[in-house]
Amino acid sequence: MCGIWALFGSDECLSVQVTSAMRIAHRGPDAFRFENVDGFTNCCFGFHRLAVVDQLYGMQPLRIKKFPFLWLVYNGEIYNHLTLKKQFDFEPQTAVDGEVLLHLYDRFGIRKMAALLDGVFAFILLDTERNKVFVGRDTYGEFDLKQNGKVCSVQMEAFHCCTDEPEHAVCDSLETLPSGFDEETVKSNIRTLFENAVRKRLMAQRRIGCLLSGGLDSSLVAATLVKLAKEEKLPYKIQTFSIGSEDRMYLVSKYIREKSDSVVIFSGEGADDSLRDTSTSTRLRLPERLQRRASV
Ligand SMILES: NC(=O)C[C@H](N)C(=O)O
Repeated sequence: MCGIWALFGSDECLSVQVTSAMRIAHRGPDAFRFENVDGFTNCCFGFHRLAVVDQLYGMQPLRIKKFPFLWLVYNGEIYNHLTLKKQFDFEPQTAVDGEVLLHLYDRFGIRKMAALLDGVFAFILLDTERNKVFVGRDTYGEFDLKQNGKVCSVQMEAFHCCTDEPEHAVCDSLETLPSGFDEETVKSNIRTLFENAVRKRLMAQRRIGCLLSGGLDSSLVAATLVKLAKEEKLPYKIQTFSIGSEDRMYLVSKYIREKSDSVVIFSGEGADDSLRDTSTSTRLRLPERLQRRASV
């Protein structure tokens, strides 16, 4: 989780505006930066970082030599960044996951860029060559963006909606269902999607832990996580966290922050909603939704 903030063309003094960016400081404990966009009046980015990938060179606004006209702030993880870099032969200048957005945008434009991303994310991308600002988020809006009409004049685009299959979905190869209901194929497809959903989240370079309520969702996530962590030879044991009390999430996150070194926390949160929402999802689409909801 990071805090991202941007200001485009406000008349209010920058030092006043920047104080509003400090309200999201809790989202990024590792570092923060404010940067003016040179040559543009009152155009500024603010960023609070929780470093998950490439701690050294992943600071934002992300800018690279090859595209000096692009400025990017984003929150989240792009699970398929390595696959995309390889697939399109990009030459990355950092190891941070979000750099792939800059290469994809330059090569394919904003719509295809967004459609190719597999992850949970929200981003603000400024193109000073074309004088354009793009604000976007992942298909399911895992990481939302808020706009304050006073300071932000850009429109948020829905790049693709839940009923469109994003282009990266082809990466998970599943058995096709024969006509009629084949329970074994359905079960094995769910297992594949579920395991892949957990596996791709292991890209975090910080210590991973897991919330464990003892219910079905979090137990499944924890069991799969422990199994895959062994397979991937993560150099530490997975810590799990449970608590019974009111306002549970707050207490758990405070405890984790103060008493443990786990930084990236898995949970089964959202699985119920995904499974119950059968009105908008077909039976085949369900595992894919479940997959995304096994969230970091
Ligand atoms: N943490 C984030 O939201 C951004 C990026 N994935 C990083 O590791 O810095």
